[in-house]
Amino acid sequence: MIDDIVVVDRASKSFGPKTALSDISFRVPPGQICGLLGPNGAGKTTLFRLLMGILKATSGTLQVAGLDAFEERVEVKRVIGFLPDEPVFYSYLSGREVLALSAGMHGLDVQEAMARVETLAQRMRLADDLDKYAEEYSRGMKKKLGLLLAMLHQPRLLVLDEPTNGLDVESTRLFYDLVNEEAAAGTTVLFSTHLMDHVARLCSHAVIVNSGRVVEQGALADLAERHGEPDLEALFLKLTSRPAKE
Ligand SMILES: Nc1ncnc2c1ncn2[C@@H]1O[C@H](COP(=O)(O)OP(=O)(O)OP(=O)(O)O)[C@@H](O)[C@H]1O
Repeated sequence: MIDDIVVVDRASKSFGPKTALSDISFRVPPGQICGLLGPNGAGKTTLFRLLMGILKATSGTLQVAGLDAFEERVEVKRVIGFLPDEPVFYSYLSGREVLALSAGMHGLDVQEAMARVETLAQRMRLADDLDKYAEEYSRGMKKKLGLLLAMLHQPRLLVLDEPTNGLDVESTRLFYDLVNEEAAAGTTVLFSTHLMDHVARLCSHAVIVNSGRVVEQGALADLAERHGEPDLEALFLKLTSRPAKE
């Protein structure tokens, strides 16, 4: 359908002789929380970088809100809020300055955006640290700042690469509350994780990738059952396990 927020159609990406993604297709409709699952090296980060227009597909197409992810990458960045797996910040800026700079770059009313983000920072227990240099943040604090940056311009699509990696138990809970609220308000969420129980808790749909290919996708409610497996973890292991090399 034309109004799906994410439309990936037969996309492949190679780095020299290495094929990272091979002929993958899937769609994410508006308001859906979709989990992208796959073992290490499956191609999840590569897919996110293609969606952000950081990389160009070797073949096939990726569209975000009807825009070509690579050709229209400037416009695409207005639609997507992206949280990388390892967010990196300017060493000489505080968390607050990082956010204000980004608000300016997005052409937002900086005061208004900062007031909105302050509320989010308080919820994520980062407000007291916003005046410290972002480079001195712990891994979890960097992830929280990255999340605030991703949400700053109120994007239609949140693309989150292992968002709870490094978050403590309380922050993880707060993060999921936030994502649920965003989705209820119409934001589409595509996120990768290795935590099957989190997928089961948060997502309605999942796409499973293995060795650069989509091996299964669909509504969580019937994915495992379709394969005669008791739960998502059992299905994931069945679809992605590789025999150990001698
Ligand atoms: N710039 C690059 N040059 C060469 N190979 C790359 C490059 N980026 C990724 N790859 C390869 O592409 C494959 C997919 O990597 P990718 O980072 O997308 O996996 P991932 O699913 O995000 O893994 P993880 O769960 O470990 O983060 C891997 O084999 C990786 O080595």
